[in-house]
Parts: sequence; C-alpha cells; structure tokens
Amino acid sequence: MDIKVSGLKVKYPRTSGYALEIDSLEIQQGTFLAVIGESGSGKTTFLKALSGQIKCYTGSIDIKIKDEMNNRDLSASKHSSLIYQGDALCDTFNVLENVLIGRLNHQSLIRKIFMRYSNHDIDVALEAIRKVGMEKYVFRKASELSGGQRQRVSIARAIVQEKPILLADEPIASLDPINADRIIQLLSDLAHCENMTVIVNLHQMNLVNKYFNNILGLKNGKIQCCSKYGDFNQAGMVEKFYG
Ligand SMILES: Nc1ncnc2c1ncn2[C@@H]1O[C@H](COP(=O)(O)OP(=O)(O)OP(=O)(O)O)[C@@H](O)[C@H]1O
Repeated sequence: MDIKVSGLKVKYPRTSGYALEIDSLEIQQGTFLAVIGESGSGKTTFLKALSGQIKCYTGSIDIKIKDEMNNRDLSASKHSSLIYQGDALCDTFNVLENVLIGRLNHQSLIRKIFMRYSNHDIDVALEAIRKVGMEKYVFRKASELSGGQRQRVSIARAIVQEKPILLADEPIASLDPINADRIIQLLSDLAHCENMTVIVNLHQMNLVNKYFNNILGLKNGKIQCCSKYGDFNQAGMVEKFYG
C-alpha cells in the first residue's frame, strides 16, 4: 500500500465541525481514483491534506514508496504535486517557462533565485510538453492559450516535478466536453502507463464512469463509499450523491 490515512480529522479555524474525518483509507501505487461529492463535502480539503498543505490535523497520513532503496514512511508533501482548481499559470511566461517552474525544487537555492535551469531540466520539460500534446506551442505565451491547452500545461508542470503522486482538484471545471475528456484520458494514462497514483476531484459522472476504476464518495467530510464504479452504481450511490 502506498498512501495510508488513519484517524484523520481536519478542522478549519473558527468553524464548529470537522471539514474532513477519515477513519481509515489505503490507496495503492498506480491507483486512478476519482473523489466525488457535492460542493463543500471535503474534496479539496482531502487533496490539500494529502499534499501537505494542511498542517493542522490529527491522525496520520503516511506514504510508503515502493522504492527498495528508500523503503520508509515519509511525509505526503514530499511526494505529491497538486494541480489546483484553475490552472495558476503565469500569463506572461511561455509554455516552456511555465513548465520549467515545476523544476525549481530540483535546483540549488542560487539557481532558484535566478530561475536558471540545466539542459537536463529543459529536456525533462520538453518531454512533458510532448506527453501532453503541446509541442507545437512551446514558445507561446500562456495568455494566448485556450482553457484546455492551459490545463495541459499545468499537467506538464506537475509531471516534471517527478513525484509519484499527482493530485488534481477539479482540473476540467472550466472545459468543454471534448477537452475535458482529453484531460481525464491524459491523467488516466499517467496512472496506467507511468504507475503514478493519480487522485482527481470531479463532478462529471460520465467521465467517472468512463475512466475510473476506483471512486471515493465524500459527504459532509466523511467517506460514504469507496468502491469500483459497478458496485457504486448498483448500490444507487450516484443518486445518493447527485440525485
Ligand atoms: N479556509 C477555510 N476556512 C474555513 N472553512 C473552510 C475553509 N476551506 C474550506 N472550508 C469548509 O470546509 C468544508 C469542505 O470544503 P472543501 O473546499 O474541502 O469542499 P469541496 O468538496 O472541495 O467543495 P467544492 O466542490 O465546492 O470545491 C466546507 O464546509 C467549507 O466551507
């Protein structure tokens, strides 16, 4: 097992109840997991907790990397990259420059300050840009890209971080159905072909049905259901969440 969550409770300041309460959850490496649930059910909080952005919680989030050299539990944040709602690209940077930002953590402090990248970083970035099908737009400014293209660039930026876990918070929220399908297909390929653990918050049940084997349903911050789509559908859970 790769991600193990136990007794996790997250409470935001000045709120009365817990935004997220997970007794026990295990997610294996290479899992392609959809997190569903109505607005306010705790999906973003879940991804933020996994990415290490929420420091104030009780319980534990452990990650065990299947790396024989490094077989120890480490903090989730060191191993995950997060794609936010909205793409958070820098409009004045071109595609390559935006993707290279994902390599900053691989740099020495002095290179970070001056945003200097090695030839290797540039090769890694170009390869990621190719993977997401944006090779024709390497030098185009982010401000001149469509919503779907921007989202592809943000996925490339997550890929170059070379972390085994990719977390995507509603990555297709602003996209048309064709581009939305392409993005979920791309994330699915990362899980199935590259053995990345990819966890995606989304509301589009047609895409959940088409691409995902594993579904986590949240309601009021608690897991209502964690199963394969077939079981999930049969149990009438879709209606329970989105009826
Ligand atoms: N910074 C915050 N401070 C206080 N309460 C918060 C904060 N962020 C989220 N919450 C509350 O925590 C609960 C879960 O919010 P969260 O953003 O995780 O839901 P969500 O399922 O991602 O919603 P959506 O689908 O609308 O993005 C909600 O009740 C929300 O109001």
